[in-house]
Amino acid sequence: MNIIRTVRSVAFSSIPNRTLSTTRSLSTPSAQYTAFEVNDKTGIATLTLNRPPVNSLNLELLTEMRNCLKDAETNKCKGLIITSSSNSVFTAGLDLLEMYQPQDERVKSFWTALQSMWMELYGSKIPTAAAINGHAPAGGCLIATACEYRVMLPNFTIGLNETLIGIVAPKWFVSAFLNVVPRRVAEQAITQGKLFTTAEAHNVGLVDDVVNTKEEAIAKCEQFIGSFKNVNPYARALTKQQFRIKELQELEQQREKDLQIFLGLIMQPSVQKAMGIYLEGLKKKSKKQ
Ligand SMILES: CCCCC/C=C/C(=O)SCCNC(=O)CCNC(=O)[C@H](O)C(C)(C)COP(=O)(O)OP(=O)(O)OC[C@H]1O[C@@H](n2cnc3c(N)ncnc32)[C@H](O)[C@@H]1OP(=O)(O)O
Repeated sequence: MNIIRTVRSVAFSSIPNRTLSTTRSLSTPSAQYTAFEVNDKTGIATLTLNRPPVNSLNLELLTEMRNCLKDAETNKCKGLIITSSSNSVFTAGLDLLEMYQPQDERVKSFWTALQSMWMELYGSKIPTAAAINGHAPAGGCLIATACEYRVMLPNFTIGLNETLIGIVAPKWFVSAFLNVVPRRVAEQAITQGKLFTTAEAHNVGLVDDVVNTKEEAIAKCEQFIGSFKNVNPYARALTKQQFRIKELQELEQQREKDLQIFLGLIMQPSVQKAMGIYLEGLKKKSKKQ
Protein backbone atom coordinates (compact mmCIF):
# COMPACT_ATOMS: atom_id res chain seq x y z
CA MET A 1 0.00 0.00 0.00
CA ASN A 2 1.22 3.43 -0.83
CA ILE A 3 1.19 5.38 2.40
CA ILE A 4 1.47 9.13 2.42
CA ARG A 5 4.49 10.43 4.25
CA THR A 6 4.20 14.11 3.78
CA VAL A 7 0.94 15.64 4.79
CA ARG A 8 -0.26 18.93 6.16
CA SER A 9 1.20 19.61 9.56
CA VAL A 10 3.00 22.00 11.78
CA ALA A 11 6.25 20.69 13.18
CA PHE A 12 6.62 22.03 16.70
CA SER A 13 9.54 21.23 18.90
CA SER A 14 7.54 21.19 22.16
CA ILE A 15 5.92 17.90 21.23
CA PRO A 16 8.09 14.93 22.14
CA ASN A 17 8.21 12.78 19.06
CA ARG A 18 8.50 9.20 20.16
CA THR A 19 8.99 7.90 16.67
CA LEU A 20 10.90 10.75 15.14
CA SER A 21 12.98 8.49 12.98
CA THR A 22 9.96 6.84 11.43
CA THR A 23 7.50 9.68 11.10
CA ARG A 24 7.48 12.46 8.62
CA SER A 25 5.65 15.69 8.59
CA LEU A 26 5.59 18.69 6.36
CA SER A 27 5.06 22.22 7.52
CA THR A 28 2.49 24.05 5.49
CA PRO A 29 1.60 27.68 6.01
CA SER A 30 -2.10 26.79 6.29
CA ALA A 31 -1.72 24.53 9.34
CA GLN A 32 -1.63 26.73 12.40
CA TYR A 33 -3.20 24.68 15.14
CA THR A 34 -2.52 21.05 14.29
CA ALA A 35 0.36 18.70 13.69
CA PHE A 36 -0.26 15.80 11.40
CA GLU A 37 2.23 13.00 11.09
CA VAL A 38 2.21 9.57 9.58
CA ASN A 39 4.34 6.78 10.99
CA ASP A 40 6.22 5.24 8.08
CA LYS A 41 6.39 1.85 9.75
CA THR A 42 2.80 1.46 10.91
CA GLY A 43 0.99 3.71 8.42
CA ILE A 44 -0.93 5.21 11.35
CA ALA A 45 -1.59 8.97 11.30
CA THR A 46 -1.53 11.11 14.42
CA LEU A 47 -3.41 14.37 14.56
CA THR A 48 -2.22 16.54 17.46
CA LEU A 49 -4.34 19.49 18.51
CA ASN A 50 -2.12 22.46 19.26
CA ARG A 51 -4.03 25.62 20.01
CA PRO A 52 -2.81 26.83 23.42
CA PRO A 53 -3.84 27.34 26.06
CA VAL A 54 -6.77 24.89 25.94
CA ASN A 55 -7.26 23.79 22.30
CA SER A 56 -10.66 25.47 22.17
CA LEU A 57 -12.22 24.58 18.85
CA ASN A 58 -12.52 27.68 16.68
CA LEU A 59 -13.31 27.88 12.97
CA GLU A 60 -9.69 27.54 11.88
CA LEU A 61 -8.89 24.56 14.12
CA LEU A 62 -12.05 22.74 13.04
CA THR A 63 -11.22 23.36 9.38
CA GLU A 64 -7.68 22.07 9.83
CA MET A 65 -8.94 18.99 11.62
CA ARG A 66 -11.30 18.19 8.78
CA ASN A 67 -8.52 18.61 6.22
CA CYS A 68 -6.26 16.23 8.17
CA LEU A 69 -9.06 13.66 8.47
CA LYS A 70 -9.62 13.81 4.73
CA ASP A 71 -5.89 13.45 4.04
CA ALA A 72 -5.63 10.43 6.31
CA GLU A 73 -8.48 8.71 4.53
CA THR A 74 -7.58 9.71 0.99
CA ASN A 75 -4.08 8.42 1.53
CA LYS A 76 -5.30 5.15 3.00
CA CYS A 77 -3.60 5.48 6.36
CA LYS A 78 -4.08 2.40 8.53
CA GLY A 79 -5.81 4.45 11.19
CA LEU A 80 -5.91 7.81 12.88
CA ILE A 81 -5.12 8.85 16.45
CA ILE A 82 -6.24 12.19 17.87
CA THR A 83 -4.37 13.67 20.81
CA SER A 84 -3.28 17.01 22.30
CA SER A 85 0.01 18.87 22.67
CA SER A 86 -1.14 20.07 26.11
CA ASN A 87 -0.32 18.16 29.28
CA SER A 88 -3.67 18.95 30.87
CA VAL A 89 -6.31 19.63 28.23
CA PHE A 90 -7.35 17.38 25.34
CA THR A 91 -9.66 20.16 24.17
CA ALA A 92 -11.84 22.57 26.18
CA GLY A 93 -14.58 22.05 23.60
CA LEU A 94 -16.02 24.67 21.32
CA ASP A 95 -14.43 28.08 21.51
CA LEU A 96 -17.00 30.02 23.51
CA LEU A 97 -15.72 33.22 21.94
CA GLU A 98 -17.09 31.99 18.59
CA MET A 99 -20.57 31.87 20.11
CA TYR A 100 -20.50 34.82 22.51
CA GLN A 101 -21.56 38.08 20.81
CA PRO A 102 -20.79 36.48 17.45
CA GLN A 103 -20.48 37.96 13.97
CA ASP A 104 -23.23 36.62 11.71
CA GLU A 105 -21.20 35.13 8.85
CA ARG A 106 -18.38 33.89 11.07
CA VAL A 107 -20.67 32.01 13.46
CA LYS A 108 -22.42 30.32 10.54
CA SER A 109 -19.09 29.21 9.07
CA PHE A 110 -18.01 28.05 12.52
CA TRP A 111 -21.04 25.79 13.02
CA THR A 112 -20.87 24.49 9.47
CA ALA A 113 -17.18 23.65 10.00
CA LEU A 114 -18.08 21.75 13.18
CA GLN A 115 -20.76 19.75 11.35
CA SER A 116 -18.32 18.92 8.53
CA MET A 117 -15.50 17.91 10.84
CA TRP A 118 -17.79 15.69 12.91
CA MET A 119 -19.25 13.97 9.84
CA GLU A 120 -15.74 13.35 8.50
CA LEU A 121 -14.57 11.88 11.82
CA TYR A 122 -17.70 9.93 12.75
CA GLY A 123 -17.97 8.52 9.24
CA SER A 124 -14.26 7.93 8.64
CA LYS A 125 -13.54 4.72 6.75
CA ILE A 126 -10.33 4.12 8.67
CA PRO A 127 -10.10 3.10 12.36
CA THR A 128 -10.07 6.12 14.67
CA ALA A 129 -8.87 6.42 18.26
CA ALA A 130 -8.62 9.19 20.85
CA ALA A 131 -5.65 9.41 23.22
CA ILE A 132 -7.31 11.69 25.77
CA ASN A 133 -4.38 13.21 27.61
CA GLY A 134 -6.31 15.95 29.41
CA HIS A 135 -9.75 17.38 30.13
CA ALA A 136 -12.35 16.79 27.43
CA PRO A 137 -15.55 18.72 28.19
CA ALA A 138 -18.42 19.21 25.71
CA GLY A 139 -16.91 19.49 22.20
CA GLY A 140 -13.90 17.54 23.54
CA CYS A 141 -16.21 14.70 24.50
CA LEU A 142 -17.88 14.98 21.09
CA ILE A 143 -14.56 14.36 19.34
CA ALA A 144 -13.72 11.47 21.65
CA THR A 145 -17.08 9.75 21.18
CA ALA A 146 -16.86 10.15 17.40
CA CYS A 147 -13.78 7.89 17.51
CA GLU A 148 -14.05 4.12 17.71
CA TYR A 149 -11.75 3.78 20.70
CA ARG A 150 -10.89 5.99 23.68
CA VAL A 151 -8.06 5.77 26.17
CA MET A 152 -7.65 8.39 28.89
CA LEU A 153 -5.07 9.53 31.41
CA PRO A 154 -6.07 9.62 35.11
CA ASN A 155 -7.51 12.59 37.03
CA PHE A 156 -9.05 14.46 34.13
CA THR A 157 -12.70 15.04 33.24
CA ILE A 158 -14.90 14.26 30.25
CA GLY A 159 -18.60 14.72 29.49
CA LEU A 160 -21.28 16.88 27.94
CA ASN A 161 -21.59 19.80 30.35
CA GLU A 162 -23.56 22.14 28.05
CA THR A 163 -26.53 22.57 30.40
CA LEU A 164 -24.21 24.14 32.99
CA ILE A 165 -23.41 26.87 30.45
CA GLY A 166 -27.10 27.31 29.67
CA ILE A 167 -26.84 25.75 26.21
CA VAL A 168 -28.18 22.52 24.78
CA ALA A 169 -26.10 19.70 23.34
CA PRO A 170 -27.53 19.02 19.85
CA LYS A 171 -29.01 15.62 19.06
CA TRP A 172 -25.92 14.44 17.18
CA PHE A 173 -23.71 15.19 20.20
CA VAL A 174 -26.03 13.01 22.26
CA SER A 175 -26.35 10.15 19.77
CA ALA A 176 -22.59 9.57 19.66
CA PHE A 177 -22.51 9.63 23.48
CA LEU A 178 -25.33 7.07 23.50
CA ASN A 179 -23.22 4.72 21.39
CA VAL A 180 -20.92 4.18 24.34
CA VAL A 181 -22.92 4.93 27.50
CA PRO A 182 -26.19 3.28 28.60
CA ARG A 183 -29.25 5.46 27.92
CA ARG A 184 -30.19 6.04 31.56
CA VAL A 185 -26.65 7.05 32.52
CA ALA A 186 -26.50 9.34 29.47
CA GLU A 187 -29.82 11.08 30.14
CA GLN A 188 -28.97 11.75 33.75
CA ALA A 189 -25.42 12.90 33.03
CA ILE A 190 -26.27 15.18 30.10
CA THR A 191 -29.22 16.85 31.80
CA GLN A 192 -27.01 17.46 34.86
CA GLY A 193 -24.09 18.64 32.72
CA LYS A 194 -21.98 16.04 34.49
CA LEU A 195 -18.26 15.86 33.87
CA PHE A 196 -17.03 12.34 34.64
CA THR A 197 -13.63 11.83 36.21
CA THR A 198 -11.42 9.44 34.28
CA ALA A 199 -12.25 6.64 36.72
CA GLU A 200 -16.01 7.31 36.47
CA ALA A 201 -15.80 7.52 32.68
CA HIS A 202 -14.07 4.16 32.58
CA ASN A 203 -16.66 2.70 34.91
CA VAL A 204 -19.62 3.69 32.67
CA GLY A 205 -17.83 2.79 29.40
CA LEU A 206 -17.30 6.34 28.20
CA VAL A 207 -13.62 5.47 27.88
CA ASP A 208 -12.30 2.02 27.07
CA ASP A 209 -8.97 2.10 28.89
CA VAL A 210 -7.00 4.16 31.39
CA VAL A 211 -3.21 4.49 31.27
CA ASN A 212 -0.71 6.71 33.05
CA THR A 213 1.20 8.42 30.25
CA LYS A 214 0.59 9.87 26.82
CA GLU A 215 3.07 7.40 25.34
CA GLU A 216 1.08 4.51 26.79
CA ALA A 217 -2.12 6.07 25.46
CA ILE A 218 -0.71 6.30 21.94
CA ALA A 219 0.54 2.72 22.21
CA LYS A 220 -2.96 1.57 23.25
CA CYS A 221 -4.47 3.39 20.27
CA GLU A 222 -1.92 1.77 17.96
CA GLN A 223 -2.80 -1.59 19.46
CA PHE A 224 -6.51 -0.96 18.80
CA ILE A 225 -5.84 0.07 15.21
CA GLY A 226 -3.48 -2.92 14.81
CA SER A 227 -6.30 -5.24 15.85
CA PHE A 228 -7.76 -4.78 12.35
CA LYS A 229 -4.57 -6.05 10.73
CA ASN A 230 -6.20 -9.17 9.35
CA VAL A 231 -9.53 -7.56 8.49
CA ASN A 232 -10.37 -6.50 4.96
CA PRO A 233 -10.43 -2.65 5.10
CA TYR A 234 -13.33 -2.41 2.65
CA ALA A 235 -15.49 -4.87 4.61
CA ARG A 236 -14.52 -3.10 7.83
CA ALA A 237 -15.48 0.33 6.51
CA LEU A 238 -18.85 -0.83 5.21
CA THR A 239 -19.60 -2.61 8.46
CA LYS A 240 -18.71 0.52 10.46
CA GLN A 241 -20.94 2.52 8.14
CA GLN A 242 -23.89 0.28 8.96
CA PHE A 243 -23.54 1.29 12.60
CA ARG A 244 -23.17 5.01 11.90
CA ILE A 245 -25.09 5.82 8.73
CA LYS A 246 -28.31 6.83 10.52
CA GLU A 247 -26.76 9.72 12.47
CA LEU A 248 -24.69 10.78 9.46
CA GLN A 249 -27.68 10.88 7.13
CA GLU A 250 -29.80 12.64 9.69
CA LEU A 251 -27.32 15.47 10.08
CA GLU A 252 -26.51 15.61 6.35
CA GLN A 253 -30.18 16.01 5.49
CA GLN A 254 -30.81 18.55 8.24
CA ARG A 255 -27.67 20.64 8.15
CA GLU A 256 -29.44 23.90 7.46
CA LYS A 257 -32.14 23.19 10.05
CA ASP A 258 -29.46 22.24 12.60
CA LEU A 259 -27.66 25.52 11.86
CA GLN A 260 -30.84 27.52 12.32
CA ILE A 261 -31.61 25.75 15.61
CA PHE A 262 -28.08 26.51 16.81
CA LEU A 263 -28.33 30.18 15.81
CA GLY A 264 -31.78 30.52 17.31
CA LEU A 265 -30.55 29.13 20.60
CA ILE A 266 -27.28 30.96 21.03
CA MET A 267 -28.73 34.30 19.94
CA GLN A 268 -31.29 34.29 22.75
CA PRO A 269 -30.43 37.13 25.14
CA SER A 270 -30.65 34.82 28.16
CA VAL A 271 -28.21 32.37 26.54
CA GLN A 272 -25.79 35.16 25.63
CA LYS A 273 -25.99 36.39 29.21
CA ALA A 274 -25.32 32.92 30.64
CA MET A 275 -22.38 32.44 28.29
CA GLY A 276 -20.95 35.82 29.28
CA ILE A 277 -21.17 34.92 32.97
CA TYR A 278 -19.57 31.51 32.33
CA LEU A 279 -16.70 33.08 30.35
CA GLU A 280 -16.18 35.67 33.07
CA GLY A 281 -15.97 32.85 35.64
CA LEU A 282 -13.35 31.06 33.53
CA LYS A 283 -11.29 34.23 33.21
CA LYS A 284 -11.45 34.96 36.96
CA LYS A 285 -10.37 31.40 37.74
CA SER A 286 -7.55 31.64 35.21
CA LYS A 287 -6.27 34.92 36.75
CA LYS A 288 -6.27 33.39 40.26
CA GLN A 289 -4.05 30.48 39.19
C1 LIG B 1 -26.73 24.81 20.51
C2 LIG B 1 -25.42 25.19 21.12
C3 LIG B 1 -24.60 23.97 21.27
C4 LIG B 1 -23.20 24.29 21.63
C5 LIG B 1 -22.50 23.08 22.12
C6 LIG B 1 -21.31 23.50 22.88
C7 LIG B 1 -20.28 22.78 23.04
C8 LIG B 1 -19.08 23.25 23.74
O1 LIG B 1 -18.04 22.66 23.60
S1 LIG B 1 -19.17 24.65 24.70
C9 LIG B 1 -17.62 24.76 25.55
C10 LIG B 1 -17.65 23.93 26.78
N1 LIG B 1 -16.39 23.92 27.43
C11 LIG B 1 -16.24 24.11 28.74
O2 LIG B 1 -17.18 24.28 29.47
C12 LIG B 1 -14.84 24.09 29.25
C13 LIG B 1 -14.43 25.41 29.82
N2 LIG B 1 -13.04 25.38 30.25
C14 LIG B 1 -12.63 24.79 31.37
O3 LIG B 1 -13.36 24.21 32.13
C15 LIG B 1 -11.15 24.88 31.66
O4 LIG B 1 -10.59 25.87 30.84
C16 LIG B 1 -10.38 23.56 31.44
C17 LIG B 1 -10.74 22.56 32.54
C18 LIG B 1 -10.68 22.96 30.08
C19 LIG B 1 -8.86 23.86 31.50
O5 LIG B 1 -8.56 24.48 32.73
P1 LIG B 1 -7.20 25.29 32.86
O6 LIG B 1 -6.09 24.54 32.28
O7 LIG B 1 -7.11 25.69 34.31
O8 LIG B 1 -7.38 26.56 31.92
P2 LIG B 1 -8.20 27.89 32.24
O9 LIG B 1 -9.55 27.55 32.72
O10 LIG B 1 -7.37 28.76 33.11
O11 LIG B 1 -8.36 28.53 30.80
C20 LIG B 1 -7.28 29.21 30.15
C21 LIG B 1 -7.87 30.25 29.21
O12 LIG B 1 -8.70 29.58 28.23
C22 LIG B 1 -10.01 30.16 28.26
N3 LIG B 1 -10.98 29.10 27.92
C23 LIG B 1 -11.16 27.93 28.54
N4 LIG B 1 -12.09 27.20 27.92
C24 LIG B 1 -12.52 27.93 26.87
C25 LIG B 1 -13.48 27.70 25.84
N5 LIG B 1 -14.18 26.56 25.74
N6 LIG B 1 -13.65 28.67 24.94
C26 LIG B 1 -12.95 29.81 24.98
N7 LIG B 1 -12.01 30.09 25.94
C27 LIG B 1 -11.81 29.15 26.86
C28 LIG B 1 -10.17 30.68 29.67
O13 LIG B 1 -11.16 31.66 29.72
C29 LIG B 1 -8.78 31.24 29.91
O14 LIG B 1 -8.69 32.45 29.21
P3 LIG B 1 -7.79 33.68 29.73
O15 LIG B 1 -8.33 34.06 31.08
O16 LIG B 1 -7.99 34.74 28.72
O17 LIG B 1 -6.41 33.14 29.81
